[in-house]
Parts: sequence; C-alpha cells; structure tokens
Amino acid sequence: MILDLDIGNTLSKWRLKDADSSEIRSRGAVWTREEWRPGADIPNLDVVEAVRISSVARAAVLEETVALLRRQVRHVYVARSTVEALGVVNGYEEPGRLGVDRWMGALAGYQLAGGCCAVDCGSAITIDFVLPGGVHLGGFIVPGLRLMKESLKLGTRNVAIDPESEADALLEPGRRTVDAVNHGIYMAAVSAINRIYSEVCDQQGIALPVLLTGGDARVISRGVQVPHAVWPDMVYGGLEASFPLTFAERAGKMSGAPGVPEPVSLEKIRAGLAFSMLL
Ligand SMILES: Nc1ncnc2c1ncn2[C@@H]1O[C@H](COP(=O)(O)OP(=O)(O)O)[C@@H](O)[C@H]1O
Ligand SMILES: CC(C)(COP(=O)(O)O)[C@@H](O)C(=O)NCCC(=O)O
Ligand SMILES: [K+]
Repeated sequence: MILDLDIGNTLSKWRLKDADSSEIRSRGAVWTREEWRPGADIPNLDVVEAVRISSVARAAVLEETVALLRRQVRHVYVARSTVEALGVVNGYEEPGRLGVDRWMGALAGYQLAGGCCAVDCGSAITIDFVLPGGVHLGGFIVPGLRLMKESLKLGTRNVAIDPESEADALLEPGRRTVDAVNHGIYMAAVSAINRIYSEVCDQQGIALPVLLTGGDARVISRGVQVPHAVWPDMVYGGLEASFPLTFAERAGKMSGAPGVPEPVSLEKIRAGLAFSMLL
C-alpha cells in the first residue's frame, strides 16, 4: 500500500492506495497537529511500503511526521517546491517559498490540462496560473471561508456554510448575523476567483481551464461562473506525478482526475470583465 499525506494548515488528509490495482482503499482526515497516532489517525503502517507527503504545516509537524514514518516505512518521499518540475517552471522569485500544496496542484493541473488555473479552497484560497508551455505565473492568496469568518469575531465561527446550499441562496442579503456573514464571505470568495481568473486570462490573452480542489471546493464551485472541474485529489495528483510508484502512475495516470473542462472563449471573458467595469 501507498500512503499519501496532504498536511494543510487546518486538516491533515490521508489516503491509502493499492500499489497493484491503483485503487484507493481508504481515506481520512484529522486536525493538523504535531503527532500522529498510527492505527487511529493514520492507518496501520504495517501494510504501507511507501509514503508521499505534501506539507505546509509548521516545520516541526513535518519533522515529527517524517521521523515517525521512517521508523516503520521503507520509502518516505517528501515533496518540495523546486525551480522546475515535470515541464513546469516555478514563477516565484524564490521558488522554494511557494507553498508545496500549490506546487503539487500546479504540477497536477499541468499534467492533466496543459495550461490551467489551479484553485485550492482550504484554510487559504490560492489561485495559481500555469500557461501552456509550463510557465507558472505565480498566483493569489485570499483567506479561506473559515478564516474570513473567524476574523470577524461575531460568534458565528462554528456555523459553517451548509455544503448543500444552493449558490443562489448564498448570494441573497442575509437577515440574521450568521447568514449575513456566511453569504458575505461566500460572495467575497467566489467574486475574487471569478475576477482574478478573468483578469489574468485577459492579461495573458488566453482562456485557461479551471480546476478546483480543497475542503470548500464543492460549495465554492456552485458560485464560480466559468466552466471548471472539481478535483478533490489534485494535491495527491501532484504527489503521484512527482513520485510515480505504480504502473499506472508511471504511465502518467492520476487517480480521480476529472475530464478537462472546456474554457469559454477569451472574447466572452473579456466581455464579462468589460461589463463588470461599467457597474
Ligand atoms: N469536515 C470538515 N472539517 C473541517 N473543515 C472542513 C470540513 N469540511 C469542509 N471544511 C472546510 O475546509 C477547510 C479546510 O480545507 P482543506 O483543504 O483541508 O484545508 P487545509 O489544506 O488548509 O488544511 C476548512 O477551512 C473548512 O472551511
Ligand atoms: C498559502 C498556503 C497557506 C495555503 O495553505 P492551505 O490553505 O492549503 O493550508 C500555503 O500554500 C503556504 O503556506 N504557502 C507558503 C506561502 C506561499 O505560497 O507564498
Ligand atoms: K489552500
């Protein structure tokens, strides 16, 4: 079995992948913290022959996690943001400082779609751009839904947006604090994504396919107007592409990869942008 770990600022996600059949056998998530309890937080490590890790948590969390895993697992691969990988050139002035989850998302997106806009809706919402040819432009970082809500300190932090909510309802004015906050942060997130996407496509003169991942991807997806695909395993896709272990992975397959969404035309994106400037 292969254990893939995606350690975010809020949640540490894991999945177990069968190295022979490439099937995902189980998944889980725990709050990000220093120590894992094998058998409780993560699966019994006896069945694991390799671990692949993407971590943006504090250095101590990664160190503790790697130390624990190295005692029991033969191969431990830790992803790093590099100057170049898999045909993508990192756009950061200091490439090592790009969050490795963003780098994994950009690599997976590029492998799947060529040029793309990769959006990760987690603790932060990150929006990264890769052009066809592999130039990563850099990106944008916006507080995620939960962080936005907590920063308001209005006592609404524990009332999350119902993931089943219809986008239309979330776009109406709230008539209670909790609704005003939930609808406000939702509007802030989706408008930022829609606007940033349009601006960068306009600047670059190309309509790029959009890929969404992260804990809030599904609910945010309903408010994002441009065609896009939700890919919950996008960060894992970057790990698969960076450290291919199975036959399918060596052939370039990433588990759970969606079809490539067909972007709208650049003319339409530009018309939308021009219209929003008039308002
Ligand atoms: N069951 C859940 N527990 C905690 N957060 C959740 C849950 N479902 C959705 N979320 C949302 O997902 C976000 C965490 O998403 P995730 O992509 O795992 O973030 P990160 O990678 O930053 O840890 C939270 O900030 C919250 O808004
Ligand atoms: C921007 C992030 C905090 C997003 O992390 P997440 O919301 O997925 O936990 C993370 O990618 C990070 O710590 N990046 C380093 C700074 C940067 O990318 O510029
Ligand atoms: K994120």
